[in-house]
Order: sequence, then structure tokens, then C-alpha cells
Amino acid sequence: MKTPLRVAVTGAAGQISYSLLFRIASGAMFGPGQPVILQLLEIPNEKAMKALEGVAMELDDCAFPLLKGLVLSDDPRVAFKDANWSLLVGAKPRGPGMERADLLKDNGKIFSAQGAIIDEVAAEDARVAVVGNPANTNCMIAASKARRLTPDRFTAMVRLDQNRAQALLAKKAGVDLTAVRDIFIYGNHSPSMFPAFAQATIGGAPAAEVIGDDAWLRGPFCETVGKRGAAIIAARGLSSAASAANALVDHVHDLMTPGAVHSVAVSGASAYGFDANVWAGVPVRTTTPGSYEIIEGHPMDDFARSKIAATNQELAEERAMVAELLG
Ligand SMILES: NC(=O)C1=CN([C@@H]2O[C@H](COP(=O)(O)OP(=O)(O)OC[C@H]3O[C@@H](n4cnc5c(N)ncnc54)[C@H](O)[C@@H]3O)[C@@H](O)[C@H]2O)C=CC1
Ligand SMILES: O=C([O-])CC(=O)C(=O)O
Repeated sequence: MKTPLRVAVTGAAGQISYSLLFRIASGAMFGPGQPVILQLLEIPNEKAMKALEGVAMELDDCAFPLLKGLVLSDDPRVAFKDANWSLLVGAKPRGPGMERADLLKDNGKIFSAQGAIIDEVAAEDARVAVVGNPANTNCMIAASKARRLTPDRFTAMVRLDQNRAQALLAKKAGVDLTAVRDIFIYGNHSPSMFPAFAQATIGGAPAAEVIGDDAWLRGPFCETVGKRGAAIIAARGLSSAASAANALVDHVHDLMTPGAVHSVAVSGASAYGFDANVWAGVPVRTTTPGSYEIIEGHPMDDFARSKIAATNQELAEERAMVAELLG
């Protein structure tokens, strides 16, 4: 039996976690042979901690063979202690009419404090995945507080956008989802993101040839992927939760799977024209479990370059907005 992985999850009584924790405990994230201990963090508030106890009762009642322990805490030093992975979900979600960047003032502080504590108390091989919005900039804030852990240990999630883009291309082409490959997200998890359709293939042929409608790819396709979160909020009255949890399972699973090629927001993506000190979605290849290299050299035409410049500009502006939280 392998040593259990310690997985810290923040916002553990929230709606994303309610879809996430059961998938981790079932083995979907780390594989069917990998036991886990869940270390669940909530805010020091009676209602939140009581709700967390209820979630823990349900986890017990699933009798998951891989779940070797549960820690419930309102103290980040306890929740992040020796964590191999810290999944930073806990933050305020946006409501109708808001952009994710509107959350920066409220949520940024959370990631500044948690980045510093993870750096102090998490495991030697600690990895951090940020979901709480605005995810790219919150990830940058957390990483900036680390002295021991290098920036590559901190990733932000753009996988939901990749999955949305893949599903939309499959629907438009009228093919099975698995026929769509190599659709990657560049830049911010915001409407400015760029789903780079020129690299994608459908049934082995260039996606643009199969779709045969460049105006749709440049316009409605990019726009629909970019604004899908807002469309879900408009329809559900709440932001995406199950699909976000599913995307985080994919994000971490693929980062633990050598050879996997997938979109992840990381720093140092200057090969594509991003400022080196912002966290931007790019395609990466997982090298060893938890580590990756940026896949460089995908050709970009003028349209792609202008989209990347715009999303980089937004990330740089968000960085400037939180300057006082960095370092
Ligand atoms: N990156 C992405 O693709 C996506 C990101 N999100 C973001 O994920 C975040 C969470 O969303 P939901 O689960 O729907 O929200 P929610 O409001 O249902 O749950 C958030 C939970 O976090 C807790 N929390 C707040 N501050 C905390 C802290 N400092 N430490 C620990 N826990 C804390 C709250 O008490 C609450 O239980 C939001 O910021 C949302 O915008 C949502 C969907 C997709
Ligand atoms: O749109 C939101 O606020 C939640 C989110 O990040 C998404 O669904 O992509």
C-alpha cells in the first residue's frame, strides 16, 4: 500500500468542494492505487464549520477505501501541514454583472496569507493549484509569498476553459468529443482568454478545415468560451461548481501523469509573449509527477498574437492592482 497523499482543500464546505471532495476520495484525481488524507479548511465561523462537519459525515458514509483520514480545521496551519497538494478553492464567487477581477480586493488577501503559510508548513514536494477567482492573479499572489517553494509549484486552473472549448468544437463539428484534440487556452481565466483553435485538430485534420468557418472561430467560438462562466451564472443563479470541480480533477490528474499535454496557467511563459511574472494559460507537458515543461513553438498568426497581447495586458493590469499584496 502506498503512503497516503495529504491533500488540503480550502473552501471545503462550498459548492465546488461538494462536487470535488468525493471525486478525490474515490481515486479520480490521484488514481485507484493512491490513498489520500483530506485536510479540509473553512473559515472560523460556526455555520461554515458545521456545514463542513456535515460534508465529513457524508464522506464517511461513502466508505471510500482510499480515504485514510479526514482533518477538519479553521486554522490554515493545521490544514496545510505536510500537504503534498493544496487546492485553493475557498474564495468569494462572483454574482451576476460582475467580472472575476472585481473579486480581487476581497479574495487577494486570502491568497497572500495562504501562500505564506503553505510555504512554511506544507510538504517538501508541495504543489498548489488555485481555483478561487481571479485564479491567475490569486496564484501569482500566493507564489509571491513563498520563500522555499519555487514559482513552478504554483499553478492556476484554466482547464475548465479547455474542456469548454473542446466540447464546443465537438458540438459544432458534430463529432464525438474524443475526436477533438490539442485545443489549448492561452492567458487569463477571463473573457480575454484565447482558445487557440489553429493548433486544434478534429479527427486528425486541422480544426479550422473541418469547421470551415473562420469567422465563427474568431468570433462566436472565442466569445462563447470566454463568457461561459457568466452564461452559467445567468442560467443557474450560481457560478459553475460541478464542471469546475471536474476540471480541477483533470488539472491535478494530468499534472501527476507524465506525458500528459494540457492547458495550465503558469509563470515564465515569455516564449508566447507573456510577461514572465504573470500566471498565464499555456500548453504544458507533464514531465515527472507534479512537474511540467511549457510546450513552446506553436506558431501564432497576427490574430493569435493580438489576442495574446490583450490577455497579457489584462494580467499585467491585475498585477498592478495588487502590487501591495506581492512579495
Ligand atoms: N478557476 C475556475 O475555473 C473557477 C473558479 N471558481 C471560483 O472558485 C471559488 C469558489 O467557488 P464556490 O465553491 O462556488 O464558492 P462558495 O461560496 O460556494 O464556497 C466558497 C467557500 O470558501 C470558503 N472560504 C472563504 N474564504 C476562505 C478562506 N480564507 N479559507 C478557507 N475557506 C474559505 C467559504 O466559507 C465557502 O464555504 C470562487 O472564487 C469562484 O469564483 C468557480 C468556478 C470556476
Ligand atoms: O464565471 C465564474 O465566475 C466562475 C468561473 O470562473 C467559471 O465558471 O469559469
